Amino acid sequence: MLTAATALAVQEKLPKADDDNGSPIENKMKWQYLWICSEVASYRFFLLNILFGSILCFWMGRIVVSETSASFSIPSSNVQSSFSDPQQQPPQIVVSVGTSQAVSWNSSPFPPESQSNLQRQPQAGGPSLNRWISNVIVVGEEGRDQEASRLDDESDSTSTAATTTTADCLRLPLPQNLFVPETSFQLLDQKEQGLAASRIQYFQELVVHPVLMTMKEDHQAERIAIVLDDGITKKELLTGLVQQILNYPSIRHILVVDDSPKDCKDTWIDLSQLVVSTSVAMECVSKESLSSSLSFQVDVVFLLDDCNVFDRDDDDDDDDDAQAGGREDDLEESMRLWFQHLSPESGSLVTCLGETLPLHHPRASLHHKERLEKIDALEDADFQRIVEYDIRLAQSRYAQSIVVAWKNETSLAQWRMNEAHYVLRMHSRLVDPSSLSWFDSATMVSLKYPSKHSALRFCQWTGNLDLDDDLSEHLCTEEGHGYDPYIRNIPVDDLYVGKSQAGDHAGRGVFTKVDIPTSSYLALETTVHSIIYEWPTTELYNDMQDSIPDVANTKGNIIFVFAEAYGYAQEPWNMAQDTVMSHLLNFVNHGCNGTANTGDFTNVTEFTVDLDLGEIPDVLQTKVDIPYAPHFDRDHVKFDTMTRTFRPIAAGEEIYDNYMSFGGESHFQEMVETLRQECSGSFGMVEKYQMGRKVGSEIHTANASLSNMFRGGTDEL
Ligand SMILES: C[S@@+](CC[C@H](N)C(=O)[O-])C[C@H]1O[C@@H](n2cnc3c(N)ncnc32)[C@H](O)[C@@H]1O
Repeated sequence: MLTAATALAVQEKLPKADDDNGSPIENKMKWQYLWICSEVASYRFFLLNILFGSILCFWMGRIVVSETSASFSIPSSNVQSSFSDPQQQPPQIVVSVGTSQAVSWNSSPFPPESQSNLQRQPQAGGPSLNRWISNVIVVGEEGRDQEASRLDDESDSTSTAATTTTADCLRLPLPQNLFVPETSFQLLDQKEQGLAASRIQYFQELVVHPVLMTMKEDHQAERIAIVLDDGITKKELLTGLVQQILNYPSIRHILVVDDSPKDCKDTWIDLSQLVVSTSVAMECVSKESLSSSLSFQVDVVFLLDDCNVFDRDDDDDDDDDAQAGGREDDLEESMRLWFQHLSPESGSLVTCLGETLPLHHPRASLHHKERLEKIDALEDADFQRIVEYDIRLAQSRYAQSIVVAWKNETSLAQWRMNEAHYVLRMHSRLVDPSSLSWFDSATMVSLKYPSKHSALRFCQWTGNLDLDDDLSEHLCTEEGHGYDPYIRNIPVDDLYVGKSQAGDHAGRGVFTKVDIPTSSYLALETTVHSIIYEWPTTELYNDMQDSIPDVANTKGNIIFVFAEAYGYAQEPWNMAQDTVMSHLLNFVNHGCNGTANTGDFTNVTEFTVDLDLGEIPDVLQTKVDIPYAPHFDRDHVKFDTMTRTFRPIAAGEEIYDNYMSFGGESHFQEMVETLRQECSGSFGMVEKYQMGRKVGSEIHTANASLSNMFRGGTDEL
């Protein structure tokens, strides 16, 4: 089109065709001249376009990079950085590193928290999704070549495309498939190469995404550290890890930790082949230059120097076992070091635990001991929550265990959401979720709880130790293995609802038609259908009650009232969630003055418990406050939905529960104060609600002035 337009312009300057009055040869030459001119002109125009486009792109790129990197500190020596000249960070360059001077590292590769751009909110002028796509590109040579020809094609068809935006100039697709640099893989035949690449990609996806996708909403990962050992697959691993990590637009810094400055240089050259252009600071430091005195902070460290992605012979493991003793101190030191360099709110460490050997494997117990040593090291380093999951690499005999450890105790709740949450997270957080070949929300569901194998292994190990009662009783005794088939269940048909004998204002209560022995389950067949308001739902409605003044007058409020009046709070992952029974056990009242016969047995009552202590007694605690508790993690739903008697109950007697723990840890005091009132004869929440509805607005209003008994504000009941 452009050529035709230029030809027309030139044509206007030439004598018109009907002016042709020369010989046919002269006329033919005239037309040839015209087309040559037009070609030259269009070519010039085209070149000008390219020149103009390049200049514009260059300067726009400068702006983007200078905006996003304004707060980066200058990486110094011993650091291979993606910015070869730290003062001036040129945009859109093919990174060429490996030439930095060998001066000791005396400045932080990451800015201190205060001056960084790490508020984790998109900044004004910070990289947007489009800018991200345009500025963060990780492709291999193949990808680059393909892209170059695609760009060539585009510039042929639309000459102005290059001058519009940086995105247009530089948009490259995120890699759909793993690009494996030509290294050791060259030695493999084509089929093996394919298998190996796919296996590494599986590993990368299953290591990177679970932790990054479950970072807290307001603390998404910006700074990542990767530590690898010098195995044959290092380059492939690193390449793919970086690719997976760059799928998150929140990422600003990637720090690669290599064995030595020399390795760093080599690694960097490999990485630089892949990075065409980036607004992400990438740096490489040697292991030896890392120390706790350095002031840098990362959100996630992938400590993968102990991973065996390629199955080696068992013999190798025997060597490992022999060295196990010496490893302990190193392990602890390494965990402590990283703990210090992790950000307090979101900091997490991902590492490998080794193979998951069958429980009765000849080397199992030594192996388990080693694994638990690593977990102990994490606990000793003060990590608050630890989970473990197995990944199955094709052709490996056994699964590999991956461990995630969080600095903050509330982080685990993010790991335990429902599938819809995971899907949403993937779509809102990843630049291109479709680029993942293995990992998706359903995969995450399968990783949500630790494997039964890990719980059994843990108990097998702790069973041999002289542990305090809490651990062995709550985690590893028979109780912790699901509903016990040898415990009698009293079916719901043997129970009925009648007028409660707890007091004049206690409303309905539940009675038994039959004698019930101690330690029986009550109506298990109905309690398994409990309605669980998971923590995000509980958080949402608490927020609504805080932020919407009139929420109590909305119809939807009944959902909250239902949870508050009939539910009980649990905090298994340090976040409150409510459970409501879905059958007549809903109507079980509180046993005042220690008259409860089901639920939690306590020596203290609502009147004798010491509220000045300011904390919930251990026996009423609904969370297990130890960092690594695979057994409890697997069984919490059972604890949440089970009702058991702790006294014999005769036919015709009322069943009473112990409500003292129903407010959870956060509302323990409020709950006890409410019980004191109800056990002293005041109207309970349900009674007040019903009276309000029956007798009209006067009483409704009068009751509304009574104290707010439950959390979240239900004064109007
Ligand atoms: C889970 S419901 C129990 C069923 C309720 N009594 C009914 O009629 O629907 C909890 C409510 O029952 C009342 N309640 C429970 N135990 C009580 C007691 N010992 N004394 C007075 N009211 C009680 C309170 O109103 C409380 O909010």
